[in-house]
Amino acid sequence: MGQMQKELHTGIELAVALIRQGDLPSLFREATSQVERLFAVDHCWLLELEHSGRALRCEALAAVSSIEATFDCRDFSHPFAHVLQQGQPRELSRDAGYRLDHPGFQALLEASGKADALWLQPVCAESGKVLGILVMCHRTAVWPGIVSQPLFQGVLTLLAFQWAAELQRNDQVWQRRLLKRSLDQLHSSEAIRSRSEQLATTLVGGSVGMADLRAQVIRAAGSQLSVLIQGETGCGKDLVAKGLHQFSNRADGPFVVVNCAAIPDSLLENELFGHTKGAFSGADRAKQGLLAQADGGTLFLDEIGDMPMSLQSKLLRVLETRQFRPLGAQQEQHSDFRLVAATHQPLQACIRDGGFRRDLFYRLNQVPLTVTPLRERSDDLEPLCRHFIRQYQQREGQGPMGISSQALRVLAGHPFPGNVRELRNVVEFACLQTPAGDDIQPETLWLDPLAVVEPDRAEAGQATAVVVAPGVPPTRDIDNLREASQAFEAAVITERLRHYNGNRAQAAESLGLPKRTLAHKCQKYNVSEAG
Ligand SMILES: Nc1ncnc2c1ncn2[C@@H]1O[C@H](COP(=O)(O)OP(=O)(O)OP(=O)(O)O)[C@@H](O)[C@H]1O
Repeated sequence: MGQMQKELHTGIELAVALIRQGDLPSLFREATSQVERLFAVDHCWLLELEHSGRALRCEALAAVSSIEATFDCRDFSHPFAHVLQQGQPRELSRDAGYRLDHPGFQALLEASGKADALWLQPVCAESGKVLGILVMCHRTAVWPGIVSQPLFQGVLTLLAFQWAAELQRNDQVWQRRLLKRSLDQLHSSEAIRSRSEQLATTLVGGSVGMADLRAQVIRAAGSQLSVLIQGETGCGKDLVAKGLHQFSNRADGPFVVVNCAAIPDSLLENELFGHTKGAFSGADRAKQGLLAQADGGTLFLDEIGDMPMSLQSKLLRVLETRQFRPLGAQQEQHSDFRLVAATHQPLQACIRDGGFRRDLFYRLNQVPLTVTPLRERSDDLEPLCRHFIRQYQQREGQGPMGISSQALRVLAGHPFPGNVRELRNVVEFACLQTPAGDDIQPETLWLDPLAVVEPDRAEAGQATAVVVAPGVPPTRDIDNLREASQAFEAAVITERLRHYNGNRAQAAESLGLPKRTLAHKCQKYNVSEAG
């Protein structure tokens, strides 16, 4: 066999041997023994960068030494931290006085037969991600003759390729296990029921839809999957996100909220990723980003639909690896957070318009949760009103006792475009106007008259909800004409008194009523001068 043929044969043999290995430990064993044999090196080690990115670990060293063979990447008393930081190979020799005081490094030298010369070679995946370090030890410095050989470069490339593929396989297995664990947890229905009851004290509502949503929140909280909450503004998405955190096994960890719409695009990246000291002019201190702050807890990205495209791709990468690099940093950091995102925007439409990444949507939407608008769950109105009245009483020390059925009817006729937030404001304003111990009455309900007719429905040909005055149930919902007429009268009188600044004489005249009749009606409907 000629020399070239021999080399080719060796290369192929080597490649086949590396490809055959079915897991990382055997791949490392095969690669290090091949390097020792092919390049006549005394000893070769592989140090693996842990998933967290915080430490390098050498299993082969741990097996032959009593020492914990882990090297902290931030500890610069061993040379591996420098290699990781610079991303370049490094040569060391005993003469050049390499540091001997790190116990793990000492153990490695000891186990290498007190080598005089070392070559530290970072091993990187195709993506540039550092996987670990190949360490070659020898009596003398023979490195230029080795590392310049195409065969050495070939071994490195193949090793990195197999290594990265194995990590990816492990990640997929891990994801499948995670999914299975999450699904197993779904089955403990009793636990779900009692937790749902607890959640009902904050996520209030008596409708079937709300009970169903609470159960979904509890189930989702038991998994590590990403959750996307969709729903109109003010309908309770924030409360759902808090529930997901509170009932998860991360409840003791941080709950970090980022409102993507409230932070200018130019600052959002810095807020999320943080920066090192001196990363840009004016960065006189390092700043920890919100991704890092969420480590061990939940990251809630509110209004995710407003995130700029450039940041969406960076976020996608973080979600895939849980690794990120603060601005100006040499090394990636790891953060173990659970992601919850929310939006009031129809993301599917944003994807069609090119404003939102489809791949990110699928990453976020592992568990989709939808909060329906308040107008579609009228059974929630009464419990919500009583909840807000209770909150008012607790805060102010006094307040109304409850809410009359007439007032509830009035509320049922309002479409609440601002959803529960609008209802809370209406009830709180009514509390202020109602004497302590009384029930809230219709005339204290300050509803937005612009929202009275439901234009969307009207345009869609479903105009069954005609509301004749603020505070009066829509015609569709009237089942007691006398009560509806009284509510109408009360609404007209309230409005007219407001118009004449509480002057009953003028109001009565404008309505063609004797003053005494108006006074009587005001008393009957509990309408005050203030209107
Ligand atoms: N089911 C509910 N029970 C009790 N309070 C609720 C409920 N839903 C909403 N609220 C209250 O209504 C207000 C608005 O809710 P929240 O902030 O969760 O809505 P949102 O959907 O996140 O709004 P936005 O889209 O504006 O971010 C808050 O005061 C919240 O406490």
